[in-house]
Amino acid sequence: MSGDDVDPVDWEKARELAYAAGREAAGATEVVSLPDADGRTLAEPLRALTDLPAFPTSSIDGWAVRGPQPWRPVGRVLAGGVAPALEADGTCVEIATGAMVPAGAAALLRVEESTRDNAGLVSGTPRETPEWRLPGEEAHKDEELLPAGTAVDPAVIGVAATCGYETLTVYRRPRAALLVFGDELLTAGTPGAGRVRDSLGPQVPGWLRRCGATVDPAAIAGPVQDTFEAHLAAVRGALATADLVCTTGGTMHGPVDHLHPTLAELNAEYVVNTVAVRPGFPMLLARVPGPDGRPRFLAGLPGNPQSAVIALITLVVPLLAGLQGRALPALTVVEAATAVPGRGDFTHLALATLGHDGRSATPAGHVGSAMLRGLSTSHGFVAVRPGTSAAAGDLVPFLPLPLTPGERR
Ligand SMILES: Nc1nc2c(c(=O)[nH]1)N[C@H]1C(S)=C(S)[C@@H](COP(=O)(O)OP(=O)(O)OC[C@H]3O[C@@H](n4cnc5c(N)ncnc54)[C@H](O)[C@@H]3O)O[C@H]1N2
Ligand code: MOO
Repeated sequence: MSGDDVDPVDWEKARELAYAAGREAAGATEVVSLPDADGRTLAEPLRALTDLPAFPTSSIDGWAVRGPQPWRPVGRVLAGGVAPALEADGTCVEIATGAMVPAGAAALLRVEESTRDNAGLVSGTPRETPEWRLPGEEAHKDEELLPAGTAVDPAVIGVAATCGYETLTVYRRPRAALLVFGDELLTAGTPGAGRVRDSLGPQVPGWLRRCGATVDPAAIAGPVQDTFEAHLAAVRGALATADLVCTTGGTMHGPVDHLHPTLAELNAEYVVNTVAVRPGFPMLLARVPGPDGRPRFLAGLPGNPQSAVIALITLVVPLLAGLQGRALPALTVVEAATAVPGRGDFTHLALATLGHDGRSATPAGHVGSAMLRGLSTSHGFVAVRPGTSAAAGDLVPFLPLPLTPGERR
């Protein structure tokens, strides 16, 4: 296998290939408690286990009445209790919000809309609209409420609890590892004298975690020495436990770029080998047979820091979505606030900030592929497709960074 002289894959095609590779390798599931399911993905549809509500439920504090008024109170039912049936006309029971409506009740009367006479008899006019919820009003037993592939968030956990689940079957979180290549990299101190700070080791794990992967601190290594032997040993070691190994740097064919020879040695198969996108062109995704037969993945992120992030959102975000049984994150459409040039046969990913309504994108400054300054204030990338350019006011596809709500106002 050689990385030389390959045709770069169209950028949108690359996203689809990465996603399909993840989907194909998805499947490992586990059963977790409801609180632990936050952030995971449903591996099975969520179905109602009973009718919801499961019993006729009072929505008010007041009286459950039978027959014509006045009504003689014969008991009381609180939430959590089961009332005996109202057997006789002219009787009522005091009822609390959330309590089960007794059989035989014809109407519910709000306490503040009722009166009691000296003998304790209750009178009043029940409202026309029913004051209780009928079984099955929210869902019928066995009805599918959410499909497999749904991202589990606090509201989903709430619905599952309402249904009566204690656990959920979810996709296992993909385990990711990170190997940073580059002898020129410093892990502490200020840059100078030919050395730069490693800006990917500290940031890539955060992006991976935002995409649902776990990254054990012990699975982050580097700078790995710029020799073929060191690369091979590091990648082999990382693949022993990780579903996805991300590497940074060394994707080209310079004198100390050992990634492609390492992949060849491991019998890896390219899913994507270079992408027709600027920046980020030398990115790659490879499938490596695991010792247990399950495929593992290696994402080669280019060394230029912004290019590495572009490779992450182009290949790694779709791959992780596929591995977790989720949908491929969709591009949105925004209006370009100013012109964005094209890049010939390549897709141009231009860093941009979104307006407050999320509808328009303004290209950012400091966007060189070696820079991160523009990235640190942008919301994502405008995609200018091959052979096109965008004029101010044009509608253009937009790929958001996998930020958590509240990050970047
Ligand atoms: N002859 C050619 N040379 C280059 C081409 C080309 O087409 N022909 N493409 C350039 C492009 S585009 C990119 S992107 C880089 C990608 O190369 P590598 O993935 O092999 O990356 P390196 O050479 O290892 O590093 C490139 C650059 O990035 C800096 N770097 C690397 N890792 C980090 C890190 N963790 N933190 C901060 N900075 C990092 C590194 O010092 C280099 O300056 O190739 C171009 N060359
Ligand atoms: O494409 Mo490189 O990835 O421009 O920086």
